[in-house]
Amino acid sequence: MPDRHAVPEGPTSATGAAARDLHAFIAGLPKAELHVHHVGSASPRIVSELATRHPDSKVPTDPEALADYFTFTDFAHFIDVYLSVVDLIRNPEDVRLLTYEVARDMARQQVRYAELTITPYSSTSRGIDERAFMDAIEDARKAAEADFGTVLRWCFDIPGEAGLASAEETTRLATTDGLRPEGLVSFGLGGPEIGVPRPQFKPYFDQAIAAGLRSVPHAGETTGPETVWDALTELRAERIGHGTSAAQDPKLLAHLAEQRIALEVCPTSNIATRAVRTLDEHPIKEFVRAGVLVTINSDDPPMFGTDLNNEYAVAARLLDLDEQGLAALAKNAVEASYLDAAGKARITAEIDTYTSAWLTP
Ligand SMILES: Nc1ncnc2c1ncn2[C@@H]1O[C@H](CCC(=O)c2cccc(C(=O)O)c2)[C@@H](O)[C@H]1O
Ligand SMILES: [Zn+2]
Repeated sequence: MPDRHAVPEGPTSATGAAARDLHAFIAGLPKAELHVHHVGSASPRIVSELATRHPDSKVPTDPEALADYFTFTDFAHFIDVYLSVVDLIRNPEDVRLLTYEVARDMARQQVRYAELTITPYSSTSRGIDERAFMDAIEDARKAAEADFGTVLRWCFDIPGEAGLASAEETTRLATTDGLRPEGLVSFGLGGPEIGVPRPQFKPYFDQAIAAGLRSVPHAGETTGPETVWDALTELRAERIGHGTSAAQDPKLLAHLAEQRIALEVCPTSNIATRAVRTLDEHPIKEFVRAGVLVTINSDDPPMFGTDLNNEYAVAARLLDLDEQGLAALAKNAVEASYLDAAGKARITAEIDTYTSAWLTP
């Protein structure tokens, strides 16, 4: 499907036929995804439908024109475009449509389980009623599980650049009994890192953790390893969104490996936002070499011209993986997920059964 950042043939690529086989293997491989944004998952089909509903928006309705619109000069430009798509989500019906259709696109890629990062502040601050918002995502979650078999869970994230009022509001929405949605499992922090120090969010993470949520902030995407340390020590992160710059700090890598703190690696995203120059310079190899639990994710797939299957193909090329290696990556995501033990065992068994059947002559 995607071609803007499609995996290029590298020096370690197998022959064309073998590479095609690996793509077919990936397409059928049962997968879990831990780092993917709600609004950032809106495909051209979904964006076009929302833009047609709201014709005063500057977002193109033509799916072809969206490829250009989704080409970014830097991280700040990406956030501007991202917020213009946020502006298309204006009522609970838009929220439900987006959520259900994103699950449909996931199911087509054999995604069995996804933790979707939602920024509720962006919707409630634009006037969507908070209860109607929660009902819309929960209704879509249940319908998607029944109709597509994809299990969704939520991570509510603070949009860091929007300030402490947004942190306060996100924490309230995530921890208030009767409001907090059943599918909510974790608490995050997104947006730009430059000029948005992580420690200021400590009280909000403390409150969310006390309410039983897991801490999964973005860190080290656009700033250095000290931001990852801040996420660990101040926000008590249990997984790190991106963590790209951790590769610059061997002590940090050793700590992540020892504590089994997973990195949510999103290779194509890092190129699209210019956090990393080229795929060949991506530090994923250093993470694996250091023994860090690496998971593969798509972040904002249509905006970055990718999807989860393409990210697995990128990982296969960068790490020189065969089918067993890809299955191990898929199992890493299950292990690092906040699915219950029975759910983890079910998807892991499905990955094993699929892989042995594929490899049996
Ligand atoms: N790769 C990424 N890395 C980091 N974040 C990413 C990535 N992809 C998507 N996001 C999302 O972008 C949001 C940012 C939104 C934001 O900063 C903002 C600022 C001012 C006002 C408002 C508003 O809504 O009024 C919002 C984050 O919360 C996060 O969920
Ligand atoms: Zn992200």
